[in-house]
Amino acid sequence: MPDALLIPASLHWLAPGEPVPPHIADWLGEIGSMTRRFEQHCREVTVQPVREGFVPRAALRPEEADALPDSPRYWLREIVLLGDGVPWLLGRTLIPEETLTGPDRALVDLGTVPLGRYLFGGAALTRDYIHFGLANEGAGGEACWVRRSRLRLSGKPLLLTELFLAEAPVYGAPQPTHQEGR
Ligand SMILES: C=C(O[C@@H]1C=C(C(=O)O)C=C[C@H]1O)C(=O)O
Repeated sequence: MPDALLIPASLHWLAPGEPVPPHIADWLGEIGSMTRRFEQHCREVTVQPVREGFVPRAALRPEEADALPDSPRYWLREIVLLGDGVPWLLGRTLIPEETLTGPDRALVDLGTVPLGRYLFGGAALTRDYIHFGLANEGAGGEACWVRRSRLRLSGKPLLLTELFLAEAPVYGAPQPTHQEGR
């Protein structure tokens, strides 16, 4: 599994009040579907699963285990999301087995369907928090912004980490915050 397609374990999570550029905060603070937002910046968003399968609690990173209840096993989904074939985002989702009940069992069969299509397709989704972070700081390459959300489907938790790759529109020129000439 090429590590370049996996979100690194060593991430710097920002403390409350640490400065975030406004344009970045606008993107990372998105409470709607990131898939839908990306679709406004390309013709087609596609998802390539990199790894999917059940893992034990021991496979969770410490801060992931802190964010999720004990469970016999968790569904792990790691993906690359592309805009018009350009990698824009790495996604890592962990779903406790107890969340996979009723229709939500469909979460293990998503394959190339973007997770957001499922999550934002119903009315049962809530978001506990969004944390902002940085990956690969000072490693010679540009740092990438990361966000981690704990989401709930009918109150049942799942954890989603999204790393925004260098080509993502997140880093594009700031969008005008007002209509010029009005
Ligand atoms: C959660 C969403 O789905 C996107 C797609 C993902 C996937 O298919 O695993 C993961 C992260 C998201 O960027 C969303 O659209 O907000």
